[in-house]
Amino acid sequence: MNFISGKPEDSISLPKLRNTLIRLEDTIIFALIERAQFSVNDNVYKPGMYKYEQSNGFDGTFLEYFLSEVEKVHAKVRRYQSPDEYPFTGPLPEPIIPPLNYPQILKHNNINVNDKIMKFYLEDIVPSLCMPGDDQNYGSTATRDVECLQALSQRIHYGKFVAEAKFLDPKLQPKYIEYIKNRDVGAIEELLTDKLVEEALLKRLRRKALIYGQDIEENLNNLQTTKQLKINVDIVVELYEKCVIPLTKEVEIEYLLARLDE
Ligand SMILES: C=C(O[C@@H]1C=C(C(=O)O)C=C[C@H]1O)C(=O)O
Repeated sequence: MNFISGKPEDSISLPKLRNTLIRLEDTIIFALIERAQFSVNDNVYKPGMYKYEQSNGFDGTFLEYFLSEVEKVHAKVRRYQSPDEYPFTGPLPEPIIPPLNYPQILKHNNINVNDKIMKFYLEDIVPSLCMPGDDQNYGSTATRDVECLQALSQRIHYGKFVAEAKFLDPKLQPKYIEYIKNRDVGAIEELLTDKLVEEALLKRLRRKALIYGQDIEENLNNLQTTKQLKINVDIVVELYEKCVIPLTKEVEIEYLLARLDE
């Protein structure tokens, strides 16, 4: 979302935020399709596999190495000053361009669930999304991984804005304040959950994955599409059911629990 050009009060409307989440579905599906063309490539995820890293005293995995290098350069162009961008690695260098003046929409917080996103991505997504084995495309694999992880992270941390918008609803605010003061996580979760929005999302996601995963015939008279999909549709839906929606809600709850702090 462009936080700078709009008025601050516009940036926090729930319909507008939901549109951003819908747009990010496309980003996530296309990133997964890109990753799915390569094998699992376990070597990318094994610590200490690479001479270059070892000679620099780095004993993490190839993905960790690549991600930390990418995040360093992105930090320099002030990516992580944007209120919807959260890094996986650190410490990171200061930006080399002056800071932007972002409107202060969110209450100050240090919520970052990227460790959980990484764990789910490596343990559940990659093994089910990609063909088993090793095709040696380690650079391409890590590049695609970083794109998937960044898109997921942005989507999930949008929960902060969604929570703020929900909290600002004058009809609901007294209830939120009561539940926050009582530290009643269950009641907060119930109040912020919108089952209809979640159901509509999962249906839309299935259709999108089905359509985006097809090759479209060039011949305009032949509207037939290929049967062989580039991505397993069930995996995309499961990713949202088991990871994206629950973690977004976790971010929302964490944010609200700290909403009344000084
Ligand atoms: C993000 C929202 O909050 C909750 C989480 C949702 C999600 O992660 O997609 C959907 C509906 C809500 O239960 C929302 O209301 O849009």
